[in-house]
Amino acid sequence: MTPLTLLCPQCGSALPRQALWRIVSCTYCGADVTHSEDLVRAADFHDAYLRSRAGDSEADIACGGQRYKTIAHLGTGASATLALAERSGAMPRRVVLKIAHAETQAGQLAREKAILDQLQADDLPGAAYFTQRLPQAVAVGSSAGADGQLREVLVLRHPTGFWGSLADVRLAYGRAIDARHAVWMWRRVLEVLAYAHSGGWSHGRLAPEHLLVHPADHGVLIIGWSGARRSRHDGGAAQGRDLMQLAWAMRAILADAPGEPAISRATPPPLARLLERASLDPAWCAALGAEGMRQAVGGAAKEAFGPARFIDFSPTPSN
Ligand SMILES: Nc1ncnc2c1ncn2[C@@H]1O[C@H](COP(=O)(O)OP(=O)(O)OP(=O)(O)O)[C@@H](O)[C@H]1O
Repeated sequence: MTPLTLLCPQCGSALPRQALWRIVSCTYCGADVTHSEDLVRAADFHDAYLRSRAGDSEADIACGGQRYKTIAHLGTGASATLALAERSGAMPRRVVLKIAHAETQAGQLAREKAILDQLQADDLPGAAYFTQRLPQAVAVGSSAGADGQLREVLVLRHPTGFWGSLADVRLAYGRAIDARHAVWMWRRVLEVLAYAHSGGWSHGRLAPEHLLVHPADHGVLIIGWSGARRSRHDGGAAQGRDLMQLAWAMRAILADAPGEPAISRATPPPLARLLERASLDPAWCAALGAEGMRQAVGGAAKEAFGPARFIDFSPTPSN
């Protein structure tokens, strides 16, 4: 063993051996010294901890051992209210809080988290890419609402850049959206669906309310997975129904009047024919599959508009 003498870096006098693992005061110059790089004074640690928790008093929701301050209302659905929130503490982080309505069945959000966790854990081809394009749950728990009543809360990672749902887009437009935009929206959803379907999943509720749009990236995020099922033995019927529901969602944003998904005359015939068949023939949808449908949409779009090109999309058109 090599003998080791610890010297005070300030005055050069010998230090006790304990300086290897704790803070000692040099008996000659009074400096506080330690050899360890991990040690923090208890008082400094305590002060830093208090600083990191300074935002807790403003936080209104507690879940999974963390506290969150709601920042903005994002939307209201059949079973919950959605809010943008920030985690309080030393490392703030934007999240989406899904807060169950009082009458929502207990455990619904816990089920949604379990499904999202399974989707994230699936190790299918393309998982590294597609798991980033599916909602990610952080925690589930319950927290007292403004009325003092306990509500189930699901914390989700905040997917940046998403403007709102396709239902919100249709409302903001006040008329049918340009079919060229419907094409990329339809194809984006089909890409993610092809991945989820390959794992045996079906979403079951592909309404415009469950499709969030990212205008800048031409992206679409599928939300509302609480009704999703994994079935491998029904010959793809559930997946075919997903494709049919999606076609109706596209009809809704291409309809001239809200709530009446009659295909607008402005929709080019190749797309209108595809929409018609996809929304009425579940067996054909199941046989084609999401990838086959994606190619069919691409083919119809090429016939209608020529080669694909990027066109800026604004969810709130000025005219
Ligand atoms: N990350 C988000 N960013 C912006 N808006 C969102 C986000 N998540 C949800 N919303 C809005 O909130 C609405 C309701 O969300 P969601 O469909 O998850 O709730 P729900 O219908 O109560 O739940 P579920 O579909 O599980 O029954 C959506 O239609 C959308 O307008």
